[in-house]
Amino acid sequence: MPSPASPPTDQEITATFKLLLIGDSGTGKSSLLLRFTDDTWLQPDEVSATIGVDFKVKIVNVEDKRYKLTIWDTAGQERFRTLTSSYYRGAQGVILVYDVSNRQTFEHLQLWFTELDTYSSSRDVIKIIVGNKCDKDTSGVREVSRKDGEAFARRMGTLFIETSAKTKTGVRDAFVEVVRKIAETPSLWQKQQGPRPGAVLLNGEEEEVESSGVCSC
Ligand SMILES: Nc1nc2c(ncn2[C@@H]2O[C@H](COP(=O)(O)OP(=O)(O)OP(=O)(O)O)[C@@H](O)[C@H]2O)c(=O)[nH]1
Repeated sequence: MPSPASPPTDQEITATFKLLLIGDSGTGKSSLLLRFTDDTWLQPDEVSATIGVDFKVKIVNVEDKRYKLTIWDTAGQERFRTLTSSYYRGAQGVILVYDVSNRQTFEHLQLWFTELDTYSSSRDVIKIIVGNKCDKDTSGVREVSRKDGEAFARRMGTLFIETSAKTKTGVRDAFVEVVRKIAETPSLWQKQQGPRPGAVLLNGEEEEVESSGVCSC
């Protein structure tokens, strides 16, 4: 009888990347994170605003390499945002989220870029602009066209994608594109890698949520 495959260990992980989700309250940051890590969608009445900072860990395979992602989700509401600089420290990728059915959240992206420039430890941090809730197209409530989103992203020199946490459209692609781009930019991460004390063994799933937590300190 063949012996069971031994579980992959942390050594097989090419790198660990820190990703952040930022954007106005209600744009769907937590919903995107939950969809990506747990393939789960909560009904609107089950969702509550993020207080402080939440994070999840996920292992993802991109182009035959295995990456560990710690994905941080902050509160979009100003009154819960007390941790700003520590939140940005050491991040290699940032996902800036707006809601395609709310023009103001798109216009506020400029402010989120300013905050990012102020607190980010690297100019080279990989950014993607995500127009979420594109499923609302069918209900005719879109306020930001894909063309406007793309044009803004081009101007800011970032990646761009439209997503729906509700229908899954584009969600995995949004995260994978950022990982791919970070992986192509070794100066962003190679110095920071190395074994961490107390690293946890992973089990054999190709992609698995390893842990999560909430930090409101
Ligand atoms: N139709 C639709 N609704 C969405 C989508 N993503 C999120 N929502 C809804 O938008 C609302 C806000 O979602 P959240 O994920 O809590 O938004 P957030 O950006 O994390 O909000 P804060 O924690 O306050 O910063 C909830 O009612 C979600 O159900 C989507 O892709 N499509």
